[in-house]
This record gives sequence, structure tokens and C-alpha cells, in this order.
Amino acid sequence: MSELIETPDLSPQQKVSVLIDAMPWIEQFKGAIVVIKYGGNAMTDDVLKRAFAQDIVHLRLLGLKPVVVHGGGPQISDMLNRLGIESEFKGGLRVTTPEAMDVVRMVLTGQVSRELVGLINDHGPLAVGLSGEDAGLLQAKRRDAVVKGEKIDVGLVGDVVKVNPAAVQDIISAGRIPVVSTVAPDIDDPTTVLNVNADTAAASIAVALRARKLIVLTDVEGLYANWPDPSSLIRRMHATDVEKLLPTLVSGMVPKMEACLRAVRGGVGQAHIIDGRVPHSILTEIFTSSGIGTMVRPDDVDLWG
Ligand SMILES: Nc1ncnc2c1ncn2[C@@H]1O[C@H](COP(=O)(O)OP(=O)(O)O)[C@@H](O)[C@H]1O
Ligand SMILES: CC(=O)N[C@@H](CCC(=O)OP(=O)(O)O)C(=O)O
Repeated sequence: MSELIETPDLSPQQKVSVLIDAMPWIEQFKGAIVVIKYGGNAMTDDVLKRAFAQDIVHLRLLGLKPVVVHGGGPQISDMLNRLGIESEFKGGLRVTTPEAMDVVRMVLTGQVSRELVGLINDHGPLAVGLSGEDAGLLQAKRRDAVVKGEKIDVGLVGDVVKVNPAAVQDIISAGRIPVVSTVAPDIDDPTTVLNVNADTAAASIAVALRARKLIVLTDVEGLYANWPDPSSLIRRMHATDVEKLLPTLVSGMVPKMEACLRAVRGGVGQAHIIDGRVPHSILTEIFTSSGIGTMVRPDDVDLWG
């Protein structure tokens, strides 16, 4: 068992009241599949990574069914730099040559996934890593980037068009925690592997698993209407509000809000963007009533209900 992250001293009564307060949320989410997308920008600090792993194990111990889908953009960029391979983003997508694709696959499945699986398994033999290539989990179709309305070829980049969640369901049924790396075979040429954005892939997986929630951890508090004005944080919004705002968004927030929209339009009850730099933000989001970050809900659901 790994060393636990320190928590502030609480009296026994305070500790019990924390548990009692969490009870309605535990009852509500017991047995629910929750897809958690862990972004590369929220993975920089070892303490935070250990707190993340603790939260995931906590969810499992409380009877939820967590599924981790990870990114690793900054880690891929580091490795490409070290290898002297040039890399740039267009319209939020990495221009991916065959040479860069080898590095994307190696970093996501051989480095980031291994590290997260290891951190979770410090608490017991729970996590199983798999990629979109395993057991036909993901199939993607090549896509262009769109910059100022113009389509740009970004190479071996795809968007998930098909999910076969059977392998993930098998792992969940065995009581374990799937950790998914989002590289995916090309549906038109299965010998080619495509680089897919991890946010939108996480949304497709959440829809296929009929998840109750999608939680996207990143390195900002949530979605700002007037980025970077900190007073413009949006706390709650309907899917239609996201749709209207999307054309005005830039960089990393575009795929995140597309993911939230894809998830709730596909039947996921709630999608959240939360701050992965805050230790235990996942537990705060699920088990307390002090809503954090930005929550997206279907149009026909009361935002305050
Ligand atoms: N409207 C916005 N609200 C919040 N963040 C924004 C907004 N527009 C752009 N961003 C940027 O998006 C980044 C998050 O996306 P990204 O870097 O892709 O993160 P991750 O690695 O977690 O997927 C933030 O750090 C911020 O710089
Ligand atoms: C096509 C594309 O851009 N793919 C991303 C995949 C990793 C990812 O999405 O990582 P984050 O969640 O940390 O941003 C990339 O190559 O960086």
C-alpha cells in the first residue's frame, strides 16, 4: 500500500460528518460507470498524480465503476523534442507524421498508461491498461483540422467513429479499473494507427458505456466565457449553450467542450470540466454539493435540479 497523502487534522466527529454528508451521493452513484479523462497538463506533479490514483481507487471502493481515459500531449511533445522530431498543432490537433505517430503510440501506451496503472496498482491489483487497438475497442476515421473555416491536412489524425466497449466492460465486470490510451486503428485501413484527441475519444467511450458522468480533468478551473478573465467562469450550462459558444472557443477548450457536448447529446447525464491541479478534485465533484468547475447537462434537465 502506498503512503497516503496527508489530510488536515479533523476531530473524530468531523471525520464522521464528512462520511455522513457523502452518503446521499454514494447512494446515487453506487454501481454507476464514471469516465474520467485525465489530461496531460494535469499530470505534471507527482503528488497530484498520487492523489488522482487515490481518488480513482476510492471511487471503486465506494461501489462506483471508474474508467480512466488519459491524454499525454505535453509528454508526447517532450519526447518528440528529445528525439529532435518537429511537431506543431493546427486547430488544436497535432500534425502527425508516420514518424511522430510511432512516438505518440509509444508515449501513450508505453509511458503514460504504465505510470497511471502503476500508481493505481500501488493500492491493490486493480488497474488494467489497454489501448484503442486492443480487442477492437476504438476505430477512427481520418480527419482534417479546421482553421478559420479552412480545412488543413494534419496527417495521421483521426476522430473516433466506432467503439466496441466489450473489453472495457469485461474489465469492469471483473471488478477492475480500465485505463485507456486513445490511439485507434483507421477504419479505412486497419494496418494504420491514428492519433486521436483524448477528450473527444473519452466522450465516445462514455457514450458507448452509457456512463452516468464524464469528468474531464485539466489545468484550469473550468470553462471561462471570456478567457482568460477569471470572473467569467461558467458553472453550469445546457448542451445548447455549449453549441452556441463552440465557434468562439480556442485551443484546448475546443475538444473539451466538443467532448462534453458529444457526451450529453449521447445520453451521458452530466459532463464536467474540473481543475486537475486541485488535489482530490474528483472526490469533491462527485461526493459534495459544492459544485466545482463547469457542468454541462442535457437541455431538458434543470441545471439546478
Ligand atoms: N475559454 C477557455 N476557458 C478555459 N481555458 C481555456 C479557454 N480557452 C483556452 N483555454 C486553454 O485550454 C487549456 C486546457 O486545454 P489543454 O491544454 O488541451 O489541456 P489538457 O492537457 O488537460 O487536455 C487551458 O490551460 C487554457 O490555457
Ligand atoms: C490529435 C492530437 O492532437 N492528439 C493528442 C493526443 C494526446 C492528448 O489528447 O493529450 P491531452 O489530453 O493531454 O491534450 C496529441 O498528440 O497531443
